[in-house]
Amino acid sequence: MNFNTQLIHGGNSEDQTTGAVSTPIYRSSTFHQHQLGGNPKWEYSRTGNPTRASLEKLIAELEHGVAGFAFSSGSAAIHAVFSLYSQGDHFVVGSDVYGGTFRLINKVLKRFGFEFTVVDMQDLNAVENAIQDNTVAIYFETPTNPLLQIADIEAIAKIAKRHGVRTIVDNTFATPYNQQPLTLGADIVVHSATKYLGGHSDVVAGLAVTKDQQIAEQLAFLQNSIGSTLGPDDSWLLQRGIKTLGARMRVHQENAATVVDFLQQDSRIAKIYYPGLADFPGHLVAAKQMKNFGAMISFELKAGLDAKKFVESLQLIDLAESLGGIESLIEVPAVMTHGSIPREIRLKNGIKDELIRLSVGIEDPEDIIADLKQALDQLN
Ligand SMILES: Cc1ncc(COP(=O)(O)O)c(C=O)c1O
Ligand SMILES: N[C@@H](CCSC[C@H](N)C(=O)O)C(=O)O
Repeated sequence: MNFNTQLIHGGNSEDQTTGAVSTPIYRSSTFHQHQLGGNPKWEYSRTGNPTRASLEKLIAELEHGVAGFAFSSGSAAIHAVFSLYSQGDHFVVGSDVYGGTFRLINKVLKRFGFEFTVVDMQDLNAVENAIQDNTVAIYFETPTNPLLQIADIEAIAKIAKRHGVRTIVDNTFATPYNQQPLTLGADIVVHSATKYLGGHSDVVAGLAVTKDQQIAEQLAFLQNSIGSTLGPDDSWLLQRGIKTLGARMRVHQENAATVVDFLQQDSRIAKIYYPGLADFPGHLVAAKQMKNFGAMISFELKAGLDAKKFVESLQLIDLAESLGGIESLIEVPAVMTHGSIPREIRLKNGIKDELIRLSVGIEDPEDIIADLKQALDQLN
């Protein structure tokens, strides 16, 4: 089955009992057991739920893993994956990650004795040099939030294998439409499914997929033990969103390229971060490992222009945290999504106070551009 067909027909797309073509929502918290002490397929909805299972099967298929796991948020999925490890374990992590992931690492996991070395994932020598005797995994996003940096998944996974450590990739920005890290050598993929997978800014969810049977068994145990599972209604909503991922991504990405053209020609824009630009540092790696360049753009205004006034002047594009929904969303990472990272670390990692991040939606591109232009015009 090809990818777009799989989006629609993957998972348990037809209910075996009724033939319903849309997976039914099984709201039951528990399931009747026909005998005491048997091994029932369904026993309790935290442990397993048929609606969630359909979604989990689908994401495993899309990412080419052996099993998928659905959580109540992307952060919960990331937390469950880190829970595979123990006190004293060391991780190499990308320097540019979502602010909440930085917070989870620094304010939560470190308290449990996890150790981290932060590295620019674009520098393969730095990645290899950061590996220690107690390193268990390399964790990174590509493209990153918010700088759109690109890490070479295949090259990093090779380094990891050489040292006997695992590769964990946050595939939120790319989505499996653009890249499938497990096929490039990664061991585990995580998603904030709140973003492109859900696609309509109406569900908070997380997913994890692995291609390793042993990790899958451990994740199933952790998912049930920690209990941050996705409910059946949200599982259904997410699976419904995923069905149109391909159609949405095509428009998102076409619009993003059009918006970048506009920004490039506007004298009030100082710098654009977008992997589709030929002179963007990660462009060649992105072209190698991604089908297209995604629809996230970050940019800086020329010195002296007021980023706050600009984002507050927009009328169509929502000033809001999150990304990947059908509507265009804009934000200032230093104040919003990455506000939990101390300023000196943000600046060291390249996130300037005035950096603006735009998630290009699927509206008519002329309307997105007209809104950007009218807001820019107010700065002169
Ligand atoms: C790249 C990335 N990973 C993980 C997360 C966490 O996801 P969630 O908000 O669904 O917990 C986010 C955003 O929140 C994100 O942008
Ligand atoms: N205020 C939230 C931040 C949500 S950011 C959502 C998303 N990852 C994005 O990058 O837009 C928090 O503090 O967790």
